[in-house]
Amino acid sequence: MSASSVRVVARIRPLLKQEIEKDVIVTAESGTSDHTATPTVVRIPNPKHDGESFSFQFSSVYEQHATQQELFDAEVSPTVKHLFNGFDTTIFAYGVTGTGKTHTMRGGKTLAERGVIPRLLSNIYRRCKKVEKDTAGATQVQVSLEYFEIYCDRVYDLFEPPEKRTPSGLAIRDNHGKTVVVGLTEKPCSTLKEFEQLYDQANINRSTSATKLNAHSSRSHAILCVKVTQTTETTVRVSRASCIDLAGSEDNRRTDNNKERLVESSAINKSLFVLAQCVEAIGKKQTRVPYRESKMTRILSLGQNNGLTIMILNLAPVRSYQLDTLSSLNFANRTKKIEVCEVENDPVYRTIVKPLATSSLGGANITRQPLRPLTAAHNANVPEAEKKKPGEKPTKAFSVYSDTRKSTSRTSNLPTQNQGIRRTETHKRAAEPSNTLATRPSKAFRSTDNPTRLRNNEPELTKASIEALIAQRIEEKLAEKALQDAAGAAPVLSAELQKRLDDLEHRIDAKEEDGKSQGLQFLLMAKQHAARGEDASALRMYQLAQPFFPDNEKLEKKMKALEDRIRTRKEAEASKHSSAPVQPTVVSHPPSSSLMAPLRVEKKVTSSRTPFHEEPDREDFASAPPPESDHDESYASDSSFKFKKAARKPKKTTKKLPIFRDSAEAPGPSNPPISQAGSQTPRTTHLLKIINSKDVSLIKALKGVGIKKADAIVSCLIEMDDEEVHDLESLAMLKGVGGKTVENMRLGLSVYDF
Ligand SMILES: Nc1ncnc2c1ncn2[C@@H]1O[C@H](COP(=O)(O)OP(=O)(O)OP(=O)(O)O)[C@@H](O)[C@H]1O
Repeated sequence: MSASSVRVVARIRPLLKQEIEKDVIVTAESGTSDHTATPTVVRIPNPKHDGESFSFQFSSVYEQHATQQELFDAEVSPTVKHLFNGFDTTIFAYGVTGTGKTHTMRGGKTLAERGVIPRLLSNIYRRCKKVEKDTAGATQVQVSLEYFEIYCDRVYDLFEPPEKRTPSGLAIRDNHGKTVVVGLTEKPCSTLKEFEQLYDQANINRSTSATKLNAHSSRSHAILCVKVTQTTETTVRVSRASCIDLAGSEDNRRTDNNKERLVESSAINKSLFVLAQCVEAIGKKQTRVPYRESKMTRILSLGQNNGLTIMILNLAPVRSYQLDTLSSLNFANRTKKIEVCEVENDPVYRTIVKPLATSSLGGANITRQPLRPLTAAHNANVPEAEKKKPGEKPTKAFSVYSDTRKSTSRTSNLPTQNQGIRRTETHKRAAEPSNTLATRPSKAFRSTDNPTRLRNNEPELTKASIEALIAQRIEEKLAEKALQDAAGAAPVLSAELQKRLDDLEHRIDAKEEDGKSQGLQFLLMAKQHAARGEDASALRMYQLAQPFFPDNEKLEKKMKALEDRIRTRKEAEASKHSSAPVQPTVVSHPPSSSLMAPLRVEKKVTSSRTPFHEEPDREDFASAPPPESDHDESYASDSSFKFKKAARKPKKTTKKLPIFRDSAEAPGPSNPPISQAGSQTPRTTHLLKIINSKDVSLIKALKGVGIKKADAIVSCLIEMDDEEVHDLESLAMLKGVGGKTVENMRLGLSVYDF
């Protein structure tokens, strides 16, 4: 076993057609006085002071003209040997949307344009043949594939057509320290041709589903797992190469998103945020790394898995990406400090081999090593005395994966990365430095004596641009805050509480209590909200959990305590702000899905309890529900959602059904109000058809519906096991919709539309 950090390489993509005239601000440098040496430094101007620049040191930097082959030969090809020696490898592309992740991983159709994945497979098949030939057939090698995507924290098998998917996705589980996806299709695949067919088909599955949901493709993480099984007469050795095309981080600044949109996109990016948090936690040597908080981080298991990890940081060279590029660079800079334990997957003796029922990214028969933030390893600031002495042997395999600056050219005789992982001499990207400097990006004044350095492209900071930058910073902070809320990372939980939460999560994962697993999910969420002090949300989750645990006194007590606390707080607030009494309405019998907006349905109140309003806790949810007036209680009458009936007769005055009448169609015997079952107007039918299409682009085009609302609606529908919305009342009950929105949607439809 040896240890290495994550190897991080940066790739700057070329300018796209529409960017030819744009201001190029990201450049690569050798990082040494020898300007001809292979670049290892990315330089970018400081957005606040354009005269200054930041530089970031990586293992390698690939410039705009770098080819797919160069990148593959230098970075990925050497790992194939490693894979056949029983080690797992993980290669992932990280970057903002549009920076070239898919191009790098998947690539184009021509030979030259093929990306890392097809090239890797091609190499693997070549090596299979070699191994079989070298052993005169005594070792047989089988290759099989699993391919899945994580969309909205759900795992979907890409070898399954979208229509066969369960909306809730596949479960993931911890199995003896490995993260496994349960129920994935494993496709044996013995030739490159077969691979191409399978891979292309699976990518269609991915994009088909993405088209349906629009804009989701760039938000799903695609993971291809190549399992290599080497079988001899007595042993079986399994190792895996995992290739991950991460979703692009949202580009909030460049899209002029408003704050609401920022909050929403922040929630969408939760997994990337959790990834950043994990990286941060590992870097800070925290005992708790929140990798369990998103499926992507669980599967990626940075710092948890055993194997070689390569991160390709994709960057766009132009100014319009500047802030995103900086944040990607900062993320990558932290990632390279993560230390990974290299554990060889031991061969298993054939007599005890059992067929694997699950997939694993961790490799067979290995256990996770404890987290080890990089300390005195190659990436850290090693005291002079500890640095390599002359004549000392090169560091062991993988310690070569350092991201440190060296003062000499990469072609020097110093021990190199490539030697460490037994790269051949012919690799284009050679030596990695072995001495270290601080790993923080260095802030330097932009050299003025370098005539090639984009002098003409440096715009002056105007008052307007400074203001824009400030606004961007505020938005960034807001997004950060929202992400923190969404990821629930802020509070420090006690070890005991954390353990209980983890236990609960385990029980859910393992589906130990089949029918109760949904209830347990609600309980878990309730506890998480409660731990963060979000009482209203915690109460709502407990209420959702209650039907699964009838007559559970402990649960009732918890709810009562929360109700009391919320009521007291509200009373205190009410008396502070006005003399008006608190309205006597109590929430009860929550909707069957937490995605439904809170309903104002009343409940019988025991004399000991003072009723209270349930209000959405704005801190708790990325998208705040609409105002109360948008949720008329009459909507609760819809039978397509499993609400319990209100104990009290609905107030006649609160019925607002006429708002759903088409203005062009006066109600009458031939055109009854749309609220009557089975008598929908063409307008309503058309509206519902659009909604049930789950096509974000169509829904977004409805009057009063932005991308945020459209996304929320589609997410709701997916969450509800693809249940259709049969009438306007049901539509109005979806989280974030409400009566007024429904009215707007309908009235915005022209007669020509249907
Ligand atoms: N190295 C490159 N050479 C040529 N074209 C490139 C390169 N990198 C990216 N591109 C082009 O840039 C565009 C965006 O690339 P790509 O779709 O791979 O980005 P992405 O990061 O995967 O985006 P998303 O996160 O939205 O999926 C594409 O048109 C792609 O062909």
